[in-house]
Amino acid sequence: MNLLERLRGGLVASCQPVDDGPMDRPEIVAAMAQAAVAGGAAGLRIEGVENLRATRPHVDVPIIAIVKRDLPDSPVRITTTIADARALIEAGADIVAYDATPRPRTDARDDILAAIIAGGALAMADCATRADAEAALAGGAAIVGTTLSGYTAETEGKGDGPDLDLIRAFRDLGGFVMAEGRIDTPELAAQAMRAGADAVTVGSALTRLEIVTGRFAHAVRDAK
Ligand SMILES: CC(=O)N[C@H](C=O)[C@@H](O)[C@H](O)[C@H](O)COP(=O)(O)O
Repeated sequence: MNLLERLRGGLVASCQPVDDGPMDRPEIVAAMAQAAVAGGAAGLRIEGVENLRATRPHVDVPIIAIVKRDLPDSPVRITTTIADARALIEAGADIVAYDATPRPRTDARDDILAAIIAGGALAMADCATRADAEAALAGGAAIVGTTLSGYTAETEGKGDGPDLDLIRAFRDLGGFVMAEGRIDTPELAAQAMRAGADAVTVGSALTRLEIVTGRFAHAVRDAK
């Protein structure tokens, strides 16, 4: 079965610990990934070459990989260079995701997309708008994700939950639709599927223990 068919109808667990927190270590990321697969994840999203190298030998589900970098003069963070895309493919990424918004970053968006495809991986476009997805699909991206909706100047203030309208807008474009971003409960994941997603990626609600704990801690504190 090809990679997209393996992901279709499934959950992707994004194993990205809180930056510089106690769980931000390759062996812990690899353990989270194996636990997620044991729980039924059809795929994984992994950040960083070291974390990918630590995880790849232990799982055989498709891995969507990214490198995040803080740039001095751009808010774009996700796979901002051709070199990062190539390093991820070399470390075993099946799919490389990149920031598909038109915002400037180190290397041009379309050159990063072309490098992913030339390297033999599938490309996942992390989009904020329908226009981002259209441009990505025209350039050969296999997957369009709603990942960046709510995280750009144009889309900020999108609310708490997932961008179901953007999922619906992607449905007719012809690519594989990944719902991603602020999907914090199984019910929201189901809603994203019903809105037309081919698969759903969940991160913080599964693998950022500080965030999940904080939600419970607040609820308990404010209960009475
Ligand atoms: C906007 C951005 O940088 N998103 C990142 C992309 O990799 C991650 O920080 C998110 O955790 C991931 O997209 C999953 O989303 P959520 O954690 O909401 O389930």
